[in-house]
Amino acid sequence: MLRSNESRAEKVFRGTFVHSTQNEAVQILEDTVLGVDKEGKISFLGRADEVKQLSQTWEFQLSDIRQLKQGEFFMPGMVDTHIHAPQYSYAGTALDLPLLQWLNKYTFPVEKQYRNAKFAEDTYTKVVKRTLKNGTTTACYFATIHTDTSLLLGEIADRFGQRALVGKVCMDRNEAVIDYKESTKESVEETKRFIYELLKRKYPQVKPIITPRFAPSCSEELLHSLGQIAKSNDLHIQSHISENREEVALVKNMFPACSSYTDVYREYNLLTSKTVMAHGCHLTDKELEMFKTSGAAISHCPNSNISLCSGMLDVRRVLKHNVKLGLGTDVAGGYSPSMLDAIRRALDTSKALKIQNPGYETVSYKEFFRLSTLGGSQALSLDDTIGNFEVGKDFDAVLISPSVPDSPFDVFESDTTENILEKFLNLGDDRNIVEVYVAGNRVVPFEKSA
Ligand SMILES: Nc1nc2[nH]cnc2c(=O)[nH]1
Ligand SMILES: [Zn+2]
Repeated sequence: MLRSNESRAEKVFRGTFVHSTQNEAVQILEDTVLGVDKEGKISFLGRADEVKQLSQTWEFQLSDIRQLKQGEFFMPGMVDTHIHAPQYSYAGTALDLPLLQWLNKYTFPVEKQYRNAKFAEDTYTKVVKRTLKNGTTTACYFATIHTDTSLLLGEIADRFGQRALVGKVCMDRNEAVIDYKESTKESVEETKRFIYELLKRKYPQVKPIITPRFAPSCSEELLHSLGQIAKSNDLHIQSHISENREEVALVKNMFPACSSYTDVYREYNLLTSKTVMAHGCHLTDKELEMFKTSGAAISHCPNSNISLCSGMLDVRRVLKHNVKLGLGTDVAGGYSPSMLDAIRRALDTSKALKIQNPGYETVSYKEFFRLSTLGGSQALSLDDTIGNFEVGKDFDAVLISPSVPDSPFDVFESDTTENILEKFLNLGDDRNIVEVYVAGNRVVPFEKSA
């Protein structure tokens, strides 16, 4: 029987695929054939000894199959669940202060400048290209309070083919840098305009996310309005929570009627199954239970937690509470835009917790591989679309080659695929990331004109 064009595979790859499932942190599929349809979705995944049958079912020629080279493998694209696009201009500097002082001295004065479209275009182009080159197929971005350049960030992500949630930052309180804040009314109206304008552009992979900067930057009235906007439009929400102890004490002071930091967000309908909160280093068990009950997620940002001396998130404890969890770079509190760095710093943090408490059960590199891919997709409530190589999901993937001429690590004859994956995660970099795909489109290497 002839099948409709809909089922035809547009791209077919044969080789090794490495991904995570709910039951297996690392599943290695050797000599496997994967097809991608014209919508960019994975149409089939099969064993290579079934390839003839598959070629008939999915209407492709055996000569059209892209055969991966020895040692190469595909893994799912990485999901950066928390990154500040405007802060990329000073990533790698200004790490000598704790959070609240760091915000006042470095962050607000820089973010203020994003009213300027030229400045924004330059940084936003650089951060989108840098993260894509490093295998971030999905990024959950904070922009600034400026609506037009926040829209520009969405446009640039779309231009380069990155999947993104983009947030126009909301803040109507700022005592330190008084010209970097909005009035309550302006923040609410501009948020509505941002959502309307971004959705109107119908970018296939770029969507808005409601973004109160964090509780201390927002009045109760603003938090209330943002919760309502998110609810009536069924939108994603992002913010920061319990990053450092001074901030936790400040929130307790500013919101005395709420029983905890988490309770502030819950009170204003900002703790939902589409919420992702960055850090969470100092959350209590009771607060973690509120996350679990609401379906809200945590973005673990280990580089930032260490760089700003904020705290160490106990990932094992979060996982035991069954709270959704992803990894984030938190540029520029975190100095690296690479999710490989986030995996490494997360491993370091887990081991530091064991040094402090020898009975601690560390989190393995395989579990962090899962958190950087499938976990991130769950944290952003995008796991019906991305996160692994399940049939029906979009093909968001990175092709890893351990044997590029200038590879930062070496492979030996005795190395298994599992060894090569571990070496790549610990020692690899963007030189090993030879191709990047989002929704079936190859987005790295960049077009010559880009
Ligand atoms: N790391 C970090 N924490 C925050 N809390 C509020 N704003 C920020 C920010 O820009 N970076
Ligand atoms: Zn942040």
